[in-house]
Amino acid sequence: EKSVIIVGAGLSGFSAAAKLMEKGGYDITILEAEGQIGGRIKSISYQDGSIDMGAQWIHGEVDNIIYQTAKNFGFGKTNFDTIDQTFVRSDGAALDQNLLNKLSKMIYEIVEHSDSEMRSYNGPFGNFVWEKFLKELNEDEILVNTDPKLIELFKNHIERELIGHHASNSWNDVSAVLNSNFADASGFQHWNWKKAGFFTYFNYITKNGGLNIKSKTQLNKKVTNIKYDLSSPTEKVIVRTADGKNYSAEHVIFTGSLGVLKKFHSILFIPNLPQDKITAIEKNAFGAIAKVFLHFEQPFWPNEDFISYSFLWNDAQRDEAKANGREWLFGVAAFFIVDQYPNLLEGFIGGEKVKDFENTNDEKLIDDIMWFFEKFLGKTIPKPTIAGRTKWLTNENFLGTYTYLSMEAEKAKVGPDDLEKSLYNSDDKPVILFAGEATDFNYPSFAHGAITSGNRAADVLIKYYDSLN
Ligand SMILES: Cc1cc2nc3c(=O)[nH]c(=O)nc-3n(C[C@H](O)[C@H](O)[C@H](O)COP(=O)(O)OP(=O)(O)OC[C@H]3O[C@@H](n4cnc5c(N)ncnc54)[C@H](O)[C@@H]3O)c2cc1C
Repeated sequence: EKSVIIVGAGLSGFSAAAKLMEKGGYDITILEAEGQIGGRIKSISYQDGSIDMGAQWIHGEVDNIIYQTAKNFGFGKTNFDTIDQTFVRSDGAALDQNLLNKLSKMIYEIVEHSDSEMRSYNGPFGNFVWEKFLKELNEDEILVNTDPKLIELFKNHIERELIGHHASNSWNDVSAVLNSNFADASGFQHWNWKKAGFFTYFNYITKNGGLNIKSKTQLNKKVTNIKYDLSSPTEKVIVRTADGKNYSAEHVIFTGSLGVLKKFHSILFIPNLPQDKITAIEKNAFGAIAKVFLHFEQPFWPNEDFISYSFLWNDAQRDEAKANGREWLFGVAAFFIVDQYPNLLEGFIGGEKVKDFENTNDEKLIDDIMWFFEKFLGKTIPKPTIAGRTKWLTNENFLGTYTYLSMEAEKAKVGPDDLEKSLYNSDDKPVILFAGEATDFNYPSFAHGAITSGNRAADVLIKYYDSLN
């Protein structure tokens, strides 16, 4: 049997393991730093089901491996909608909802249908979107008269929202050109697993446990270094874990996040990785978003048609929040309802404020949230309990949430393919392989990208051994 160590028990690691186990002839060991499998798929229990701390939606249908293969595993459409929102302002002032929803619609039309224009745009995504938006606004006989102050507040909101989608710190960190090259899988963008949670997909990968990948997995095994020798055709790779144990194998598939690679590559790999790989690690971008799920005994939001609150900040409340150490609230993109749970609101936080959010303790978090809603709604809301909150950025096994297509990567001419490249020994044998969402050629950042990256790493090994026969 050919020995393979897979570092990481997330979607990519499990997908690679499944493919190799189905092929047969591989001795697989999965080493996982956390105390559970799943990685950035983390469905925690809530009421009679679960909520997702990591991936939540299946984005797209055509060419989405999850949509295409796991239809029988019970996912369905959600009402999630980024356009039909309820806008509120920090001084509680009334807003023209129709107007603001029109502006949102214009922005999303631009974001979703400008690939060919973006491809030839020289500059960042944010500038592209805003320039095109202003041009369209000025060409519209009615919208051109919109109060410029409102446009300014709307700009701040929409940037926060798009930062949340990309997990960047600014919409101008994102490359327009790269963004247009990596299209979303087409079709409906917000399928989810309802109460079962995204973890359901692990049942699909393991064929409902029939493929016993769990038995190959060792938890709480943080890999501290990976020693390899590409000059030798026979030398095995030695993988050391934090508890001082050594494991050896002919091949290692590394699936830790790009955040982990950025911080630890120079300690993890002995010898250091080749310079082109290091450049790809440094120049490709990895960002963070955060979520908080709030349970309310009584919903306080308006009615059945309500989908989300979006927030326009005035200077006075901004200053007040600053003075009271509530700056993380500036990162709140929106609070959404969760279809299947009538008492739940889900908040999304993006950009630089994610770190402050993660470092705020539960008690203060609730206090800040109540202040926030009181300002924006002009009334006191009932005290919520926290049903779940994320800390992906400060967790050393992730150090963020997902990749984005950055200006830095555009300038350095690097992409997921540079992260993916395997290291071969003198006999052309793939020794160190890389998988994980950031390495996927077509759908970096997405759960379906993570899966296809794991499959691809397994294919590299399968093809190599096929070629020997
Ligand atoms: C908040 C959030 C929301 C998201 N929303 C969506 C969504 O709605 N739809 C979507 O398609 N995608 C979404 N994603 C992205 C999706 O979750 C990821 O693309 C996917 O889960 C990544 O899988 P992976 O196998 O590449 O990495 P991971 O899941 O990170 O797996 C890697 C594993 O390696 C382990 N590891 C790291 N370092 C070491 C080490 N030194 N030793 C041993 N083990 C180590 C980690 O603990 C982890 O378990 C979201 C992600 C987050 C965090």
